[in-house]
Amino acid sequence: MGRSWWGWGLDEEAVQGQEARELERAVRSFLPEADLTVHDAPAVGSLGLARPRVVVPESLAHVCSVAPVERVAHARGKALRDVVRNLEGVVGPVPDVVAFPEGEADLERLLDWCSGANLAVIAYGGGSSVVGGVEPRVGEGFAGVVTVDLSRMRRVLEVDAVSGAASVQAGVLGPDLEGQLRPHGWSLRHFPQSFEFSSLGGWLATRAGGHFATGPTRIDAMVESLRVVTPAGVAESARVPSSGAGPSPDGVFLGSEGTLGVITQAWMQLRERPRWRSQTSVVFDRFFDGVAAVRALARSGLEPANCRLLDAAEALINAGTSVRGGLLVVGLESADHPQEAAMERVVALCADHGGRVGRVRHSDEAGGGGGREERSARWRSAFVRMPYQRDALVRRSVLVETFETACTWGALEGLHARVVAAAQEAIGQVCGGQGVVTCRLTHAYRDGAAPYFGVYAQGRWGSMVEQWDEIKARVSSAIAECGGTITHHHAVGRDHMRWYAGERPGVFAAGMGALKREVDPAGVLNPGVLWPAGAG
Ligand SMILES: Cc1cc2nc3c(=O)[nH]c(=O)nc-3n(C[C@H](O)[C@H](O)[C@H](O)COP(=O)(O)OP(=O)(O)OC[C@H]3O[C@@H](n4cnc5c(N)ncnc54)[C@H](O)[C@@H]3O)c2cc1C
Repeated sequence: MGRSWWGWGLDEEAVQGQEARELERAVRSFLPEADLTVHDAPAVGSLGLARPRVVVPESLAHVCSVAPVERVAHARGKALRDVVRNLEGVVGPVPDVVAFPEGEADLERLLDWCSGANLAVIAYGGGSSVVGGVEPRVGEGFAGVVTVDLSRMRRVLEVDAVSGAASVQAGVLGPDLEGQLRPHGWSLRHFPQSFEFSSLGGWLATRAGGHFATGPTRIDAMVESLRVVTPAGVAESARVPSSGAGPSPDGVFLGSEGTLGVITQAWMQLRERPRWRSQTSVVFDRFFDGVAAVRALARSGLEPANCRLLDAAEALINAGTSVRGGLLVVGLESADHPQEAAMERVVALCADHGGRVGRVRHSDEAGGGGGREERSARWRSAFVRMPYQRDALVRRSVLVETFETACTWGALEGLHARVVAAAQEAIGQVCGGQGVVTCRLTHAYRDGAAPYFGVYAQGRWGSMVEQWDEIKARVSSAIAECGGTITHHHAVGRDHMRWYAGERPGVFAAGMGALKREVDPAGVLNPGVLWPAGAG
């Protein structure tokens, strides 16, 4: 038992028993003819892995593994197409070596070895990439691939309680980080859905979006300074709360997805644990009335921590609630003051847009320890179970996957209509029409929002990757044509390269390419991500 090599999380947390039966019942309600035969993951020993193509130097042997289970477990991320290929026993590119550096000295030696021996290097945090970011599809030109797993670099090194910041090693996973900060009375309060099995370094390298639906939610907003080991040397930015000194060095490395260096440490701004919370839900007869209410909330200055608008299908599937247009879940939190007055304002704004507000709940966690409510709510919540349930559905040949974007408020209605139509048309063609497309707004800004779409469709075991790739290609093109970004928070990786290349300005791409050649002269860092494999 332990981490699943083929899917999300821990083997012992996999969906079974009553939860599995309920899931199957739910699927039958919208895919009545689905064949829900359960497919088991093959044993690693039966996969027939090729032998590693490289020999690890003796000086690095103590931090390197060539064990088959490590190599396959690090070969893919956690998207639908990763899980399906693992379950089918389809072996693709696999790292030759998985390295676990204990510190920067090991890392520097690893980068020297790989640069000198023409080995591609893939930085690996929690491996929760959903865009092929950790998959060694690096092209033909390399003698091998070394995946560098940062999990042994996982300590909070220093807490500056006066400034409210901490220096943290990049390999720490979410729960471990919060556990180390708790005795100091602080929290990073960055909770992506992948929180349990994703790392600080991964969040920084992909510019992850956290759970705050409004206000500063992207990890970028919480960074004071970064320390990055590159093949050309170490880059460490000045630790200041804000600076106007030229372009930001952190801006270059944030979102660099392992292509410019390995992020080893960061000074991160911390937050007090919230003490006062208020929450409610609001029902709308029309989805776009809910959209208008979210827009008003995003501009109100109230900065609700939670402000998720689910369309009717999403509300039914993921919240078990039947509504005509939309269900808005709103939550306010503060470490500083009660939220009753702010919630009254939320209620008024929602009512202005035709929302029917449900029961309002206020809570006061005296002492501000953040323990009770977080402990009870977080781990067993539907939000956290969702990836396990996704895997359970995939094992039963259900195509379950999400995609997301962000666009201006002005573009939202047109984009929504076009993307949903593109998804439904694709489902019609590749899944025989058996499927549902859902939408929720996950993040809202003064000028726009991040719509997050879900697809639940009838898959065909053996063809599910091709089915999904066809749907994904069509919706990605529709997003690009309607003024959306190819990703709001799932990163570029290898799978979004085609659309990312069209989105970034050519002059910017050329300038970044020059920087890449400077910091990674051998071109070994995550080839195929942000730049096509082989671009030098
Ligand atoms: C179920 C599920 C839910 C998700 N929910 C969210 C969400 O709410 N918000 C969100 O933003 N994303 C989400 N994601 C996507 C994913 O979790 C994020 O991209 C996350 O930031 C990746 O972190 P990681 O540590 O797992 O990185 P990995 O998957 O290990 O790596 C991702 C990329 O970052 C690079 N990288 C990793 N560590 C470093 C480092 N130290 N230095 C340099 N490069 C590095 C890798 O080479 C790779 O290109 C979700 C994914 C899943 C499967």
